[in-house]
Amino acid sequence: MRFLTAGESHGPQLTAIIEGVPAQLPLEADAINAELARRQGGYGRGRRMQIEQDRVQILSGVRHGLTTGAPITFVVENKDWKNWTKIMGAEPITQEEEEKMRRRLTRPRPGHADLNGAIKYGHRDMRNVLERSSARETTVRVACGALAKVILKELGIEVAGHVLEIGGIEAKQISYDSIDELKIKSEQSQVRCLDEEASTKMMKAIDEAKQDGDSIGGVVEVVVAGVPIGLGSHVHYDRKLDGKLAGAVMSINAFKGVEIGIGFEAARLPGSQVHDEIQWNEEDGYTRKTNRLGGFEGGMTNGMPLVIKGVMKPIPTLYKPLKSVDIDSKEAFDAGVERSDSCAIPAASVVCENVVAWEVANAVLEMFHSDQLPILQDQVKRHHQLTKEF
Ligand SMILES: Cc1cc2nc3c(=O)[nH]c(=O)nc-3n(C[C@H](O)[C@H](O)[C@H](O)COP(=O)(O)O)c2cc1C
Ligand SMILES: C=C(O[C@@H]1CC(C(=O)O)=C[C@@H](OP(=O)(O)O)[C@H]1O)C(=O)O
Repeated sequence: MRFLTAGESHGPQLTAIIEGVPAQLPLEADAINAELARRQGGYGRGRRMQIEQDRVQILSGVRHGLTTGAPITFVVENKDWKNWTKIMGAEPITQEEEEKMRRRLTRPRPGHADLNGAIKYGHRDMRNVLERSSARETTVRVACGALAKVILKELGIEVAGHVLEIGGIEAKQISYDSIDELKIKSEQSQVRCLDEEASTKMMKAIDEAKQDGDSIGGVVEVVVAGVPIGLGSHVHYDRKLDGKLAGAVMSINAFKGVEIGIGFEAARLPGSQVHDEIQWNEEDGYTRKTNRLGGFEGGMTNGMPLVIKGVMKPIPTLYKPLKSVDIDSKEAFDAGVERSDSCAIPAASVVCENVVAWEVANAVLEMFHSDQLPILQDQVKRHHQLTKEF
């Protein structure tokens, strides 16, 4: 599968066109909307989320609730668009209005795409950069991930995520027996954290940062269960699934680090405490006694749950701005301030889940039949059986 997204943060809509989705897949807008609603939530989101109520329109590739195999089009309207038609250039604007709205952005925010994008594309108004670099784009990326989750669910593969850390406060009491429990428990916390005590502290830290005009970062974790053995491949660098996943997670706005399994901790431990011992029984086939390597060996899945962590830096727009330079006068100024989230880690955990789901679904469709769901389901089932007996 592949997809393209288009659309500005304050334009009329966001669009995704997805190609290569198997036919005969039951697909309803509700499944996509549920993920979109999750992405909008979480403690620390800004006022924009009170304006938007993201809903997908499925405009092609589905008839009578089933995919046809043709490209699928998703559209999500920006409710905020009606407030931005003049600034976005869709309606004439008077000189007076232009000055009042401070239409041209000339003071780049450190940590955002403003200055690099303006230099690269020759924009004297950095709004032309901001509009597309905004994480509003993750709305349709999540919609694509939600579609991937629908495919995975049909194959018995489940994806869930949660928050491990915000502003230096780490979740300590993390316990769940199944992926369903992980899903339920993370939804119970406003910061999607399984440790109740840490959740409270995290919310306090978000409030404090907001009061100080500052922002804080964090760590999210995504788990994928029910994965067939052998997704990805060891035979060529660009077929290694852990590599693809790392790239995909790193491409999420503001993500600065990725770990698979114990990740960086592996540098500090001896091999005997890093590698997972192999075992076999009739019911489960080959499994590992531990899962420190997060379900990957040789760029391929080993059948254990995939465990992927992502680090998100603090949001760059600061209400107490850092110093910057005005690109007109070249004088030192405070960076521009835009309406902003104060912390988007909980929302980013949902984005991360969906980005991971997309990569895993794609790896499944590369390995097995991808034209129609019933054959795909048969093949995956047979593969599970064969690997058990191998
Ligand atoms: C869900 C989500 C919401 C975000 N909200 C904001 C925001 O309100 N303000 C902001 O400055 N950055 C926000 N960001 C981060 C910026 O989009 C990001 O830092 C920017 O695109 C620059 O890219 P980079 O940080 O990856 O270099 C958000 C990121 C995510 C994932
Ligand atoms: C709109 C979304 O996130 C936005 C991401 C974002 C940024 O700079 O990345 C800036 C803010 O948008 P606005 O400038 O309209 O207040 C966020 O709310 C969204 O996630 O749907």
